[in-house]
Amino acid sequence: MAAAPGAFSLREVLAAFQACVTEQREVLLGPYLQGWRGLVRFLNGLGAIFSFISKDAVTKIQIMESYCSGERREEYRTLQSMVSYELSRGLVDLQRRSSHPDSGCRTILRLHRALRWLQLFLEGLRTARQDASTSAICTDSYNASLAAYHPWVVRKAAVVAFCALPSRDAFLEVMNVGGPEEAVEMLGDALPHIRDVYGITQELYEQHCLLNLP
Ligand SMILES: CCCCCCCC/C=C\CCCCCCCC(=O)N[C@@H](COP(=O)(O)O)[C@H](O)/C=C/CCCCCCCCCCCCC
Repeated sequence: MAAAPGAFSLREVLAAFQACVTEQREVLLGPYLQGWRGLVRFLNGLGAIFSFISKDAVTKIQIMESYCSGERREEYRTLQSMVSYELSRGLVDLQRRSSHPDSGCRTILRLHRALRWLQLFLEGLRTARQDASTSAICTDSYNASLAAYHPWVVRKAAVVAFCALPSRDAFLEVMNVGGPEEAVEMLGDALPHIRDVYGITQELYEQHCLLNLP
């Protein structure tokens, strides 16, 4: 059954990430950003304490959406075409943020790092015991991924916000795919697609030495 308009649906997020990878193993930016939009909708439903996180995610999604709908939208159809276009035109700040502070390459890198957090978090959620603490799963996933790129103040604010997360079952319930068992099953279906998108991006960025963009 389709979710109510505006409501989060894991199914839709899954469909977006599933639609990202083409037969040629390219990553389509349209569905990628659509997946992130869906996740932000979910985050907004968790309360105002998460708004500093969703604002940052929205800023990055909007930067990318403006490229994807702008004059050079053909160059921003896939991650691969974006990387090759921006690098060949010198549109990426490689050493420090200066003339191209919001390149597509650096903006996607921030979302890409967050996708690793999401992968770890969903894996944790799927395999944890019923009475496990969502906040602990989220903190562990964050510490093993994004935290390394954030200053102290952001790390502290993030960990405080995680304490407001609902229990695992309540969390699975708001995914809007039925009961906790169905949500767990759907997470099992979703994860390979998220892993795939992450893996392709990681490899592309490694090849072009883009993993540490300022
Ligand atoms: C299937 C449903 C269950 C999972 C639903 C999860 C929903 C998560 C939605 C969005 C995730 C937020 C993505 C945040 C992107 C952060 C990008 C970033 O690292 N930005 C920092 C660096 O940017 P620049 O300064 O270099 O431009 C920026 O400093 C960050 C600021 C905000 C704090 C980011 C904390 C990230 C915590 C991620 C965990 C989200 C917790 C959600 C709890 C379910």
